[in-house]
Order: sequence, then structure tokens, then C-alpha cells
Amino acid sequence: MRLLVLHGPNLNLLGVREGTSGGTLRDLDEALKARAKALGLALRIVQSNHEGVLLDTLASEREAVDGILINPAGLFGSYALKEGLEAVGLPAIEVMLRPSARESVVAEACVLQVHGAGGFAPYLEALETFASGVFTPGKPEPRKTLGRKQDAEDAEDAAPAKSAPAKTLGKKAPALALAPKEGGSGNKTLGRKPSSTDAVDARPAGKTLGRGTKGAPSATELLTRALVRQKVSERLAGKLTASELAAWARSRYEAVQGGLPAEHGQKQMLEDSLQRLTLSHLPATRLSDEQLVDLMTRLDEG
Ligand SMILES: O=C1C[C@@](O)(C(=O)O)C[C@@H](O)[C@@H]1O
Repeated sequence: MRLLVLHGPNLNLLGVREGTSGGTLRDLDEALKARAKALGLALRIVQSNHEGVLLDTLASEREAVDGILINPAGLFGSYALKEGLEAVGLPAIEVMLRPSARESVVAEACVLQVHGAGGFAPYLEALETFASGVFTPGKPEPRKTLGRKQDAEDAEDAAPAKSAPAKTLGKKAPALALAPKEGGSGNKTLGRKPSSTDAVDARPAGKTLGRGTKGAPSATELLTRALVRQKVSERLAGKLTASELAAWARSRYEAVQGGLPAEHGQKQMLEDSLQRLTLSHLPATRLSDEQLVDLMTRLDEG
């Protein structure tokens, strides 16, 4: 699996900026390459202080990579980056080294946010998430067992052949079961293992990622199949956009992980449905109207 890592403005000054801990950008990139190599991932890493360069890189690399790890830094409010990510249609994870005080627009085009508390952990977790195969349904990415003590050469060396199954699967197949089944326990986040790193699951339940998402219910509402069906039917009727449905599904998934009660005996089915819907606005994993109807039928049969 090949990934594009985009570092936004001023991250070239990482470690130099006052109050930033965890090393320099060079240290970060070395850590990324070493972990990528251990995981069998190939990385293309770009840092730029210019929004246009980030956008051009997204466009030029879109055919060559299977996923994107982006720290938009000060460009977290960029609709251009959000739309660029949506246009590219690859699974993207937004990473920030520290918790952000402000809501990120870029996150609306990402399947996951991982925010840390200093250090490189969120970036490394994002790599682990991609390597887990969570975005390549049905065929978990084979985890290479290369020793982590090996020299941190360019991670491109560890790249599997371009014809590796993950390459096409990630772009074509709709996400069927995106998170590893863990018996529905604990604070599972979308597709990654729980950890001490602050992430989406640390948000207050009920908070949505998208701005101005219509119809997000309160966190105290019971999650039922009927509710999910209703949202899907609103989408089919054009009352919700694809992004709004996805943002709603994501917020409900997070809320369930945070303890929101789900209809008795249906938690797993509801989680699976929400996961599919969370990615349903992205070109690579978009659900057609037919697939949405199919999902509703399966919820009926539940
Ligand atoms: O430049 C940065 C760094 C940052 O992206 C982070 O990774 O912590 C957070 C942003 O708010 C800030 O503008």
C-alpha cells in the first residue's frame, strides 16, 4: 500500500517553533519511514507552506497512492483542501500533533481524525490504521514482519508491487466492514485501535465533524434501525446530501462508541451500517442509491 503524507504550513519549523515537542520535521519523517517500512507501506512525503502545492500534489499523486495522511496545520479551514480530498476520493486520515482548538473543515473529507498531545504518535497510529487493512474491505493488508530495528531507508523500498490487491480494492470496493470486529466493546474508533492518543472518539458524543450538518440528533437518543433507515431515506429523497448523511453516521458511530445506547441485539448491525455510511460520500466508497436501498432492506431484516 502506498500513502501520500502531506504536511501543511509551518511544519517545516516543527521542533523549532516555541512550545512544539517531539522533534523536528526530519525526525518525524524518519520515524514515519521506519514505521512504514516495518508495516510494508510506501510513503510519498511532501511538506509545503503553499495550499496550491498541496492541492497540486494531491492531484498529481492520486493515481499512485491508496490513501492520504494529512496534517493541514494552519490550513485546517481550507475548503479547497477539503474539496481536493473529496475529488481524489481516497481514504484520508487527518492528523494533528496536538488537539486542535478549532474545528477542521479538512476533516469533513477524512474518514478519521487522530489528534495527539505532542509527539509523533498520531502520525504513527494513522500508518497503523492504513496498514491494518481497514480501508481494503475483505482483504486485510498483509502485515510485513520486517524488523523495526532495520535502517530507516526510504520507505519506498518496502513497497509491495503496484499490482498488490490493496491497490485496486481501496479504490473500487465499497467499504463493507471497515473496523475489525472487537465484540463491540470499549472505545473503538473508526478503524483503529483505541489508544491514549486523543482522537475522534474523545469528542463529546453527538458532536458532528461536519459544519452545519442538518438533523444531528442529541447524544441521548437511542440508536435504532428505524432511525438509520429514516436518515437513509432522507438521503434518497434529497433532503440530506451525501456528506451530511456521512457526517451524521460518523457522529452516531462515535456516540455509540462513547456509550450511546443502541437497539437491543442490533448493535453490531447498526455499527456496520454506520461505518458504511460514514464513507458513503467519498468517490472510492460511495454507495449508490441501489446500495442504500439494499442497506435499508438489510436493516429491516436485521
Ligand atoms: O501548525 C499547526 C500544527 C497543528 O497542525 C498540529 O499538528 O498540532 C495544529 C494547527 O492548529 C497548527 O496551525
